[in-house]
Parts: sequence; structure tokens; C-alpha cells
Amino acid sequence: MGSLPIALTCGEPAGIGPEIAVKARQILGAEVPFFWMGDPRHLPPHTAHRLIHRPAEAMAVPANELPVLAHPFAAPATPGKITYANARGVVEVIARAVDMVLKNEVAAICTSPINKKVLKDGAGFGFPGHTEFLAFLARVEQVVMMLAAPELRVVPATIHIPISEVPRQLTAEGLEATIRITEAGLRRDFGLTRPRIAVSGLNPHAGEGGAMGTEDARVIAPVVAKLASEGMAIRGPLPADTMFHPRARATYDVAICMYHDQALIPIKTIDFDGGVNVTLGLPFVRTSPDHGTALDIAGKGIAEPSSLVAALRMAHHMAEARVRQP
Ligand SMILES: NC(=O)c1ccc[n+]([C@@H]2O[C@H](COP(=O)([O-])OP(=O)(O)OC[C@H]3O[C@@H](n4cnc5c(N)ncnc54)[C@H](O)[C@@H]3O)[C@@H](O)[C@H]2O)c1
Ligand SMILES: N[C@H](C(=O)O)[C@H](O)COP(=O)(O)O
Repeated sequence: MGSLPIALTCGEPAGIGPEIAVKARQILGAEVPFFWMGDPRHLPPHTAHRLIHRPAEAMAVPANELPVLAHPFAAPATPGKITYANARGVVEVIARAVDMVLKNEVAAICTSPINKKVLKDGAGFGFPGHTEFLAFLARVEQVVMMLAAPELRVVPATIHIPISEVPRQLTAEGLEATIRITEAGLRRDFGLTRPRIAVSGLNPHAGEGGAMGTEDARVIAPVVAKLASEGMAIRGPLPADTMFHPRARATYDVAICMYHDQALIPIKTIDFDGGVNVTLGLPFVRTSPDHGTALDIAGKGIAEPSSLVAALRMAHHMAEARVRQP
């Protein structure tokens, strides 16, 4: 896999994906070999690109050109304006990239942002997002969404569900599996021999001894105690509002949070441009930028490519490490 490129899926063609892919190539050059999978018509005008027919050909494309593995879409794309007819192509590209990585034709997958509702309405996409779709395609029971930046790693134990659903879907079994997958992923892919794990509470002040909710004592604490008794370096449930200042962040390697925004607000506040979404528990490496389609700025030339650059670099380093240490 060491000499294979990364497949970068196009994501929502009306979003900022195509333009940040071009910027990422300009920044990375030959440092991180990748190709863009999508409809060449969706690239910004005058993009210097080279059509390839097989992933391996990307390795020979000059650094100042974007290697493109074409995938036909139903319609052209207008930045900022959704074309529902293109939804199916977005899904097809993701599935095609998974097929390639499972056949070891590419080193890893990096996914450009999708618009979940557009895929649902336009293509009957039945998953909350990439994470669940990739687990389905890889036939994996449970995976973990981790957002990683140099100063912070976070994992939401529940992801794309309504807040009103969180207490019901936050189970001891699911939380335990999330923490085990996270701990294993940090050891395997991030070189941590004994990851330090901080687990947040669900309720204010981690339930205030039961005065502000019972999930902390009833669901979270027993999981932490069980994993600690097995020797895991784990603490919690902790009051979430004092977990993310610098001194607190220095005491752990990952924060396990109970729901989407409890995890994603701190990391996107601390390092929006450096954060990377990485899926743990898949049989292949997958990363993604930590932002979405940004339709409001698509096509204006002001989209920041840094998170995509960080995601491509992380995928490259993780894939290379897995070649060295399978
Ligand atoms: N990795 C992914 O696939 C991913 C991640 C997050 C959101 N989404 C999806 O994207 C769609 C829009 O989501 P949203 O509005 O909550 O979040 P968003 O990240 O698309 O946009 C939020 C705000 O941040 C700005 N922004 C985002 N990325 C930027 C960049 N690279 N440079 C400069 N500014 C940037 C946008 O202009 C917008 O004002 C939704 O359908 C959501 O589900 C996808
Ligand atoms: N929750 C993610 C974020 O805000 O960055 C995002 O929606 C991506 O989810 P998938 O990778 O599952 O599409």
C-alpha cells in the first residue's frame, strides 16, 4: 500500500469540495499522493488536471496537476446551488472508493463533505452520514467517529441523532464499545501505548450526585469502572464544562463525549482549520475534513483548505504506518 495514492471523493459538487481539492493539491504537491474522484465538469474552471484510468496512474501525474478519476454525474454543478439529480453520483463515488480500498488499489479514503439531507431526498440515502455508510459497506458492526487536532481529540458516543434521543440511545453497551474501539485505534494508529481517556458526563456537573440527572451514575460510571478495572487509563464521568481548558486537555489523549455537539463544539472552536474527522474501527483508513459543504461560500474562492490538507496528511501517515506495522 506504501506506493498507492489516496482516493479523495468529490462529496457534494455544489459545495466547497471541488475547490478545496484543487487548493489541497497545490499545497501538498507530491508530498501526499491522491486523486480526486468526481465529474471533471464540477471542478473550478481552468483547473489544471489530468484524467487517470487507474488509481496507480496518479503517482505519475505532475505535482502541479490534479489527478482525476472521472465518475459521470447526471448534471453540471453550480457552486452553492444544489442539483438533486447529482445526489446519486455522490453516493456512487463513496461506494466506488470503498471498493477500491478493500481491493488494496488505494492506500486510504478521504471524503469531501456531503450534504446528508440532499442525499436522503435526492438518492434515498438511508444513513445519517459517511460514518454509518462506510461501516455498512465494510460490513463492520460498530465504528467510531473521532475528531482529531494537534491539541485535542474528541469522540461523540452518539452522533447524528436528535438531542431528545440521546438519553435513550446512550447505552452502557454502546458506550463501552465506543471506548474500546477508540482506545484500540489510538494504540494502533496514533502510537499511544496506553491512551489516557477522559469521559464526560451527560448532565450538568456530571449529574451533581444525582440531583441533575441519573445517566452519569447509572450508565456512564459503571462503564468507566469496568474498563478501569481492566487496566485502561480512564476517568469519568467528568463535568464537561471543565474538560476543555488547556490544563485539563493536558491530562488526557482523548475525550469521550456523550453527544455530537458536546464533542464537536470544543474541537471546532479550538482548531476548526486543523481538525480532522477520522473513522476508527474500519478495515481501512478513512479521514475527512471537519467541516461541511459550506454552500454559502462555495465558488467564491475563499474556502479554507487546511482541514482537508490535514485530513489527507493524516490518511497518508496512518496508511504508511499500517504498511510498516500491519
Ligand atoms: N465531513 C462532512 O461530510 C460534513 C461535516 C460537517 C457537516 N456536513 C454537512 O454539510 C452541510 C452543511 O453543514 P453546516 O452548515 O452545519 O456546516 P459547514 O461546515 O458546511 O458550514 C458552517 C460555517 O462554516 C463555514 N465553513 C465551513 N467550512 C469552511 C472552510 N473550509 N473555509 C471557510 N469557511 C468554512 C461555512 O461557510 C459556514 O458559514 C450539512 O448537510 C452537514 O450535514 C458534512
Ligand atoms: N459530524 C461530522 C462533523 O460535523 O464534522 C460530520 O457530519 C461528518 O459526518 P460523516 O463523516 O459521518 O459524514
